[in-house]
Amino acid sequence: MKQTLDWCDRFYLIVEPESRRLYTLWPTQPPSFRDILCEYTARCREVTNLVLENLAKILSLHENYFVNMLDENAMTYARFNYYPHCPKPDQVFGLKPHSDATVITIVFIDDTVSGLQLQKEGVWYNVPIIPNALLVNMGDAMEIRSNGFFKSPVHRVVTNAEKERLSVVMFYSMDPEREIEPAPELVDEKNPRRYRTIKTKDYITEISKTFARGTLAIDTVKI
Ligand SMILES: O=C(O)CCC(=O)C(=O)O
Ligand SMILES: [Fe+2]
Repeated sequence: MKQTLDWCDRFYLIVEPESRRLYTLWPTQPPSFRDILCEYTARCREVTNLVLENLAKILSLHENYFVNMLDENAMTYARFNYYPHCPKPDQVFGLKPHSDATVITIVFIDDTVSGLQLQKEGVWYNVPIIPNALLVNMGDAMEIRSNGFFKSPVHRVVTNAEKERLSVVMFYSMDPEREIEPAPELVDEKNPRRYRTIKTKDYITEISKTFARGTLAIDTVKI
């Protein structure tokens, strides 16, 4: 299949569960990298749990309803995105339009160079630069679990002719063997089920296929 690659170098590490960390693959420079990433992982986990607890409350679900999607086999990936400056910014994306397969994603965006855009009702909006702010995005697993109440936003990164850009993204993903489906509590006659059941690992395969094709994985599970 013909596909246009993105103007981006990416590097990711599994950070949770802790037993899955392969420290031998972690960069040794700068020497503080390992401790900082471990601490960042622990802090982001607090943010994630807080956000998930409050999202459950909005839907009158038990506080741990969404937190429980991330059990002891759930995978958290830390992804480091590097977008070099690009001589032909009108011809290539830093990252093609997509939504994340995750339950939730926490993005630490570059505090000097913009590039991330979100799509709402067909219009693209720049995500503003707010130094030290974290961007919390819902992922497709949350859209499915909430039966469409929460939407996983389509987003992309545009390239920049002059400046390079960096981001660090924490992807909170379910146990690959677990199935995702709408919460039965959110399905009734007025709100029919909007997504079919799918195993997390099959959904992730779907994401890779649709990303290359330029379509959206979530559309393949809509009823
Ligand atoms: O670089 C960014 O700001 C966002 C990256 C992103 O959307 C992703 O890695 O899935
Ligand atoms: Fe993304």
